[in-house]
Amino acid sequence: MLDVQDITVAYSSNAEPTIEGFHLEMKPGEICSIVGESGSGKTTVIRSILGLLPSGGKVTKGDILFEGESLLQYSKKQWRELRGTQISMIFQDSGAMINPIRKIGSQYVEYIRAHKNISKKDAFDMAVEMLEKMRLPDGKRIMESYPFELSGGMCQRVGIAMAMTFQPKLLLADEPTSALDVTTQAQIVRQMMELRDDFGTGVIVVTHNIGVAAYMADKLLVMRQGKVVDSGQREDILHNPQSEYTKNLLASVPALKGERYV
Ligand SMILES: Nc1ncnc2c1ncn2[C@@H]1O[C@H](COP(=O)(O)OP(=O)(O)OP(=O)(O)O)[C@@H](O)[C@H]1O
Repeated sequence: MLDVQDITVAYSSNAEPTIEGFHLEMKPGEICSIVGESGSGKTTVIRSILGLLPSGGKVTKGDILFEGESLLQYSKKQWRELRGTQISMIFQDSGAMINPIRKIGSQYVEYIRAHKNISKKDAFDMAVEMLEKMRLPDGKRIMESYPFELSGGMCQRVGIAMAMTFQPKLLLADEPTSALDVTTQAQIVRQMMELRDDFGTGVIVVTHNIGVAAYMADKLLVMRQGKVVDSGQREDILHNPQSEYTKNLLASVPALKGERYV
């Protein structure tokens, strides 16, 4: 489904490339976590996949294939058609997607109609159906709510529902749980894991929390200073990390119930 082939990414304002030789292959429905400290380049990787690098940022080497096609050759129009339908993104807090002073319903309807030519009524029904598919109770009431009437966790779940509306093949999640308390984090993590079972969606989760990363992932990539220092199947990385950096990260995870939580 996704094949990121040894990309180098540079920002024109920096002398050195920000990412070098990043490689990732994902099959449909796979969950991949990218973990690393602040500034290691995690966000730059997922912005590259979505064609949303800030100005001055560019993939200078390698290629990104999605369903066999090079995304780097895509026109702006093709990117627009792809985003939200084939590849979606959710953010640290849904604030980036949801306007705090408009009802959820009008925003959700507008989002759907930006991608699909249907009436407001049909879009409303589609949104309610999606919220309920995502196991959010009382979709109609959520549609009638302002974001400030919902908890942070609920807003994030609505953000995930919106991103999943068109059942994308790939969901990119940038620190999706770090703005939430621990109990709500667990709910969001479970919800993202269910996407694979419910929709066959592949997920890339970017996080600085190796516990969350390892819990969710089939595949784990550890980044440091723009380079991948460990990558592979979760079990291999947990039991046989190659880099000192990953070994230290794993050693810092507290043991829970006699087992390592990760
Ligand atoms: N718009 C930009 N212009 C120039 N350099 C940038 C820009 N955005 C990011 N960078 C550089 O890329 C490096 C990696 O940033 P990035 O946001 O990808 O890291 P990250 O691992 O996601 O960090 P965080 O966890 O803090 O979000 C930064 O140290 C910064 O130097």
